[in-house]
Amino acid sequence: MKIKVGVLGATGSVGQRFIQLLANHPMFELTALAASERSAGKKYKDACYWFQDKDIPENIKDMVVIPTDPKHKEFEDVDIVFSALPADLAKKYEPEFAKEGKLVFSNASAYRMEEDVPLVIPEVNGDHLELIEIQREKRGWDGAIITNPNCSTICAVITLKPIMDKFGLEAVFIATMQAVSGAGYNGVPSMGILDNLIPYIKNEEEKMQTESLKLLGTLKDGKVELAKFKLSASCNRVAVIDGHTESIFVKTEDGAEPEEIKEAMDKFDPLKDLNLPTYAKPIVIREEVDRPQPRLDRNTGNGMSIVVGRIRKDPIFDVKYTALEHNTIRGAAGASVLNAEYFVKKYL
Ligand SMILES: NC(=O)C1=CN([C@@H]2O[C@H](COP(=O)(O)OP(=O)(O)OC[C@H]3O[C@@H](n4cnc5c(N)ncnc54)[C@H](OP(=O)(O)O)[C@@H]3O)[C@@H](O)[C@H]2O)C=CC1
Ligand SMILES: N[C@@H](CC(=O)OP(=O)(O)O)C(=O)O
Repeated sequence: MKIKVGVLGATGSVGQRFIQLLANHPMFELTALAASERSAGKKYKDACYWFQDKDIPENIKDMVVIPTDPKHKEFEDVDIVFSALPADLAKKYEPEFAKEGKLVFSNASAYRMEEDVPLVIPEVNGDHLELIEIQREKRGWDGAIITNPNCSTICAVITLKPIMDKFGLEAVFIATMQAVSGAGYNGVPSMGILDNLIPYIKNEEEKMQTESLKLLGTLKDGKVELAKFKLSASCNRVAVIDGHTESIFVKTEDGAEPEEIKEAMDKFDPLKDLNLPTYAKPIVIREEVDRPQPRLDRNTGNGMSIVVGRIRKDPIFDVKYTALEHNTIRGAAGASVLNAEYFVKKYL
């Protein structure tokens, strides 16, 4: 039998990606779509300005949007909610759902860095899900909040994990070129971004610099010991619709060569035997001199693979490369859905 699930913030940029991933999911049945009071009571197709290149799934378009209220009758038999709420609203609503016994798989940044909240990429630190028990005990909840990282952080950390495991990490520098969909539909005005680049994304560098160390840290005695390498990020918004690109510079403890790093990344496929529906090979390597590119490569692995190219020697660090991620799939909704699939397979 499928597990009943709901989406909070179902009409937004990330909410629409959740709809696409969950409408016909083999493990989950999408039965509750919640948004603001402005949308509640309307059919999804009327409440939502749908801007994906495939139409709203047939089985979803006439569903009626409900308010974001964990006591609403449509949430009664829902076990998992996926949250695509803006962070300030996530701060208020996610605990209310956890208190009602729901497992909240959240995209929002509100709780990511709290000590008892798992911040998870299943291929990197699935074991951190064990924090759920500590969270429930501490907060007295029957449910729990499980978060996935910031989109730019996910892209970098997936590529850093196989390097860290094999060669150790000493220092990392990342320059991002982030798509406009990362800021939501109304996020960046077209007059601001066309023919332009904006060298600032509020709080993004701080999130990359803190979340990465938690993700690559070690769970010991119920606490995450942060990873110890140095990381610096510089974040930019570019005129691309979907697909964050990152230039990543890495100094390893062992002085690894580009060919060794390429081999470690290519072999990295830790969950392939779990048969998770949303899983794809985490890193796909392109050999062409001018790849990855957002328009050509963002849908690799149904938007779930990080595409890496231009792995080469660096005169200051050891190695540098370019990585690309579909920011609203692997970097957002797909990350939450994969977390939930992994949790169900490993723990339920
Ligand atoms: N876009 C991205 O690439 C990424 C986004 N995220 C995070 O995901 C979250 C969602 O982002 P995004 O989809 O871009 O945001 P959007 O602005 O596109 O969507 C916001 C959603 O929240 C709902 N909402 C707004 N106000 C309320 C309210 N008062 N009560 C209940 N629901 C409300 C909206 O419903 P309504 O239509 O009714 O107003 C809408 O469904 C954010 O926390 C963001 O930081 C994370 C990673 C990447
Ligand atoms: N800040 C990211 C998207 C985002 O919303 O990130 P976070 O989930 O950390 O708030 C971007 O603009 O591309």
